[in-house]
Amino acid sequence: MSGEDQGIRLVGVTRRYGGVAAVERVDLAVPPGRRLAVVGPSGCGKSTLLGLISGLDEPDEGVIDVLGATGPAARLARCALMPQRDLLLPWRSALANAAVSLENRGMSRRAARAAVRPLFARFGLAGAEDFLPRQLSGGMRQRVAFLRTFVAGKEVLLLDEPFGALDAITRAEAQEWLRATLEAEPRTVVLVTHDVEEALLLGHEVVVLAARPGRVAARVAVDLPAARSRRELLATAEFVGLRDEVLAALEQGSSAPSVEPERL
Ligand SMILES: Nc1ncnc2c1ncn2[C@@H]1O[C@H](COP(=O)(O)OP(=O)(O)OP(=O)(O)O)[C@@H](O)[C@H]1O
Repeated sequence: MSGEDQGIRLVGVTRRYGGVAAVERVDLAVPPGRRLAVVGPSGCGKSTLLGLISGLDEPDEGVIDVLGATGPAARLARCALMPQRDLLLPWRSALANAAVSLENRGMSRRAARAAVRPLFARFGLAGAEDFLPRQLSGGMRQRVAFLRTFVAGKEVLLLDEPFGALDAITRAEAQEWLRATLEAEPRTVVLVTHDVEEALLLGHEVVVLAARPGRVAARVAVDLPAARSRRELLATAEFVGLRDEVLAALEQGSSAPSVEPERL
């Protein structure tokens, strides 16, 4: 169970905190360049899963393989994690914040900023290079945080509710933009979200977790028609059908038995 061509694989992954399972016997697979969205009620273990994949945490049972790496340090080397809060450094400009991950990779401060600067326009941030985080809108802050994650040069992006703090309109714009960015330059992505529409718009597959312990309650493949706009897409019969399917799985998640782990 290893190899560069395998993307991310979790087999029988259990993580307990003080004897209580946060996630239990979870099997997941994300092929290279594909996007998996994970939805589930609060406390079902979504952030725990990202910590485990990233190598910041280790499972009590099971195997995690990230592009052929199973050890925690090697997994960490392949993953860029964008946490729930943007964690921008308040004393650094937007440009300097976005450049942090390049500096962490050993690039000089000057070279890192020069490398990131041309990306500001593409990330909808032209003109905001010298702003401090407190001078940025919520949507802009998330773009800077995503840019910082994106330029880390890692194949795997782990996004923990990247747009959770945004209002509905800003959030819709951010989703559209992220989708276009990842279509143009694909990465292997695991996205955690509470928002079913976001999961369907951004994921090639949606996994629904049931709570206590976090287990896979449903897997939904996302195959949507090409639509001219987001509004049109949301109104298609295919989208409405998939949304119903995910919402039903979420509702049943706390009462119905979980899907038995599959052999991957
Ligand atoms: N470091 C820890 N020590 C003890 N318990 C923990 C720790 N991290 C998570 N847990 C517990 O594990 C469970 C899953 O937590 P986790 O944060 O992964 O859920 P989540 O689905 O991401 O929640 P939310 O949607 O609210 O962010 C919770 O019951 C939580 O209290």
